[in-house]
Amino acid sequence: MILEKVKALVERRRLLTAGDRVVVACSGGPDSLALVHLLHRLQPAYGFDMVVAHVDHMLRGAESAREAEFVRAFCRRLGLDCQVAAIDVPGVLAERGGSTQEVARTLRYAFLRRVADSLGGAKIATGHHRDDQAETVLINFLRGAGPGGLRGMQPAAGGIIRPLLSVTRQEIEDYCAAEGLTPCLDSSNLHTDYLRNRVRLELLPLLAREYNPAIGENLARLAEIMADQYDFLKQCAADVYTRVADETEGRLALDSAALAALPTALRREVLRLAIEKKRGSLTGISFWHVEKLLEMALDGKVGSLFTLPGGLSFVRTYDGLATVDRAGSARAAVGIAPPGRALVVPGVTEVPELNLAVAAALHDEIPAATGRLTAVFDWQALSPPLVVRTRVAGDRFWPAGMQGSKKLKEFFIDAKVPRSERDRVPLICDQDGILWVAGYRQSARGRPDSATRRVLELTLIRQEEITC
Ligand SMILES: Nc1ncnc2c1ncn2[C@@H]1O[C@H](COP(=O)(O)OP(=O)(O)OP(=O)(O)O)[C@@H](O)[C@H]1O
Repeated sequence: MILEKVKALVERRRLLTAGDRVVVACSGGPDSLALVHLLHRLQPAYGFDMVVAHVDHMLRGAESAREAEFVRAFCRRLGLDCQVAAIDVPGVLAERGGSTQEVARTLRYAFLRRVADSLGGAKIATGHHRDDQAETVLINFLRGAGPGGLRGMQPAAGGIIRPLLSVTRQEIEDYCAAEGLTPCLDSSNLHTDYLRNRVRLELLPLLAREYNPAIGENLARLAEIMADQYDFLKQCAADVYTRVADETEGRLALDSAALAALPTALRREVLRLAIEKKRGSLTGISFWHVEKLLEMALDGKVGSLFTLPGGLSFVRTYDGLATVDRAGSARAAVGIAPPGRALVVPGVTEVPELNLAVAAALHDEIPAATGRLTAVFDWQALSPPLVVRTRVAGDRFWPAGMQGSKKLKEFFIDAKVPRSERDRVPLICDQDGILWVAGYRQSARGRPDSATRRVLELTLIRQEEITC
């Protein structure tokens, strides 16, 4: 029965195929003894190679050394290779501190990965079972996990396979008894932390006794359902990602309108994906961080800034969000980040960051054209205050004379503005966006026409002209 269950999971999740190499992690407890024994039985049918690996954490003196010897002898009887490492966990703890379980666990997995690597990228098999899964889901739930945490452990993830994940602790114990396997019982409890112990010994029995005897099964099923839904959502997020996000020159821009068009679950996942791509991982990113960014993308004030743990910052642009990474802030230091410097109208605003000044004058009629450094606007069609700033990722505008809006980056490319200059081009904006890429092109928006009664004339004055 247990063998059938293991086979079913192996096949359903394609855990093992012919030619695979597997490092079976064996503590000497019932779960891992059953795992070694069962995989050994499956080996001929599936055609994989297996090696057993055991870690003596040196935490219980002679007893743990005996355990290592026990695992060796067990493997010898089955004709299996066994690699044992004695790892000085107490020594590492004395030197670096930390929790015993965490340190033991990190060193244990490091050893298992070394063995797997030495076999040319073998899979690591562990003896996690259905009751471990139920505990994990419940613990994650208590800690406030979202769909990712409610998936519990995966049958196959990160180079680790868990062939016993659909088998209960009781079934494993029955199997050990039936096959005459005599586990070292201590080892199985060695790593159990305080919370897990309480969930195992108090909470789950209470829930089973007083609420639902099928709680373990239900939690394990929830994990499977959540895992499938999570995968689906991730796939959807990856599919729509390029509709929302645009990364160029190391800066990531997210488009608010495209984000708003998605269902909420997908908005969150797209944001998580963007953060993961930019930061390399989601460690330390909570539900709250994602919500905060989402709120900023949908309703935030232009120029507002939010920094995630680890230092990645997002600024609210006119169209959405843009990252301000280290390179970006270096650039912003030579330019002017949103919200920008307010223009005095009428009057002269000095802009020392760009070595220039902007002169603003109001007229009753359109003055004669005076060249590239001057632009005129219908003052009553604008949304003051006007500001001057430099570009951020995601900037768009509608160049006068063209059919529609365009990414500023593309405009710069088409207008052959050298890359080194782009962060120093003054952008004159009102609260609805860019009005003038000063010195290059005015926006189609805000231009005066025959109905205009008040005309704003802006003139760029280069620093040399101010000083001489
Ligand atoms: N000393 C050990 N040597 C080799 N493998 C081990 C050892 N201890 C545990 N394992 C492997 O890890 C599996 C899980 O063990 P356990 O539940 O005790 O670990 P844990 O500390 O909870 O950490 P995790 O569950 O993340 O592995 C076991 O079934 C076994 O495959």
